[in-house]
Amino acid sequence: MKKILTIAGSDCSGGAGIQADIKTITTHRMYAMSVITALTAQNTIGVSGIMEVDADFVAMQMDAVFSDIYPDAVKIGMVANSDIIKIIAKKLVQYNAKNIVVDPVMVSTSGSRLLGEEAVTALREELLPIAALITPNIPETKMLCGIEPTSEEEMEQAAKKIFTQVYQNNGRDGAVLVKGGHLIDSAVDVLRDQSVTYVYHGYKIDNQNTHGTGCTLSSAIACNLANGLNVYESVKYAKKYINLALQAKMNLGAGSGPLNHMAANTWISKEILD
Ligand SMILES: Nc1ncnc2c1ncn2[C@@H]1O[C@H](COP(=O)(O)OP(=O)(O)O)[C@@H](O)[C@H]1O
Ligand SMILES: Cc1ncc(COP(=O)(O)OP(=O)(O)O)c(N)n1
Repeated sequence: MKKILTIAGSDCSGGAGIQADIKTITTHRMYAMSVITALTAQNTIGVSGIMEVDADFVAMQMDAVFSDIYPDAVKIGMVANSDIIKIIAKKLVQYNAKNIVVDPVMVSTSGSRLLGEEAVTALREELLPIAALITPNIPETKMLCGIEPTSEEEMEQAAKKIFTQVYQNNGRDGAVLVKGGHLIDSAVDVLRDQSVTYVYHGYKIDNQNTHGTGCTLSSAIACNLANGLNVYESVKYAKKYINLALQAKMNLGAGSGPLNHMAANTWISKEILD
C-alpha cells in the first residue's frame, strides 16, 4: 500500500484542499495522511474565513507523520504564510521527503487570498526548489514570472522562465506544469523540465463545477509518482482523472461545485491497477 501525505488547508465544503486530496488519494487506492496548515470556512460560492495553524503545530504534525508512517509522495497545497512555509521546507529536507508536488496556491478562483503577500518570496526561495514538480495555474504563473499566458506559446515561455528561476538558477532538478484551466477556449497544460517541453492538449469540458481541480490534479500526480510513473506520465494520467471527474457533471451547491471522484474511480481501477 502506497502512503501519500497532503500538506494543505481544510475546505469545510469538501471540494478543494485537504478534503479533495484525501478523496483523490483514496480513489487511487492509496493511504492518505494530512498535515493541516489552515482551516477555511468556504463553500461553492466563496471563502468567508481563514484560521491559520501555528507553525510550531505544523511542525509537530509533520514529525508525527514522518517518524511513524513514511510517505511515498507528498502533495503541498495552501501554505498560508512564510513561517509555515519555512517549517515545512525544513522538515521535508530533515526527513529527506520524496516525490514532492507543490501546487503554489495563492488566490482561490472565487478571489480570496490563500497565501499572504509577504509569503511569495519564501515560497519561491524555500519550498519550490525542493519540489519534483510545481503546478501553477495562470494567475499563479503571472505572480511567479510576470507573464500571464493567453496562448500555448506564452505558456511555454512562462514554464521555461519559471523553470530557470526556480530550478536552474538554484542548481536543482525538477519540473514546472503551467495549467491552462483558466483559459477561455481550451484546457491545455504545459510541462517543462530540464530539456524538454511537453504540451497536453486538453479540450474544455462544459462544466462550471471546477472547485478543487488544481488540488485534485496535484494529488493525483503525487499518487502516480508514488506508483513509479515518471513526471510526464504522472501528469497525463492525472489529467485523465480530472476529465472523468468533470465529465460526470455532479452539481452541488449554488456556485462552482466539487468534482465527482466516484466517476474517476472507474477509470483508475481499470487502467492503472489491473
Ligand atoms: N473545464 C475544464 N475542462 C477540462 N479540464 C479542465 C477544466 N478546468 C480545469 N481543467 C484542468 O484542471 C486542471 C487544473 O487546472 P486549473 O483550473 O488551471 O487549476 P486551479 O484549480 O489551480 O486554478 C488542469 O489540468 C486543467 O487543464
Ligand atoms: C483550502 C483550499 N486550498 C486550495 C484551494 C484552491 O483550490 P484550487 O483547486 O486550486 O482552485 P479553486 O477551487 O479555487 O478553483 C481552496 N479553494 N481551498
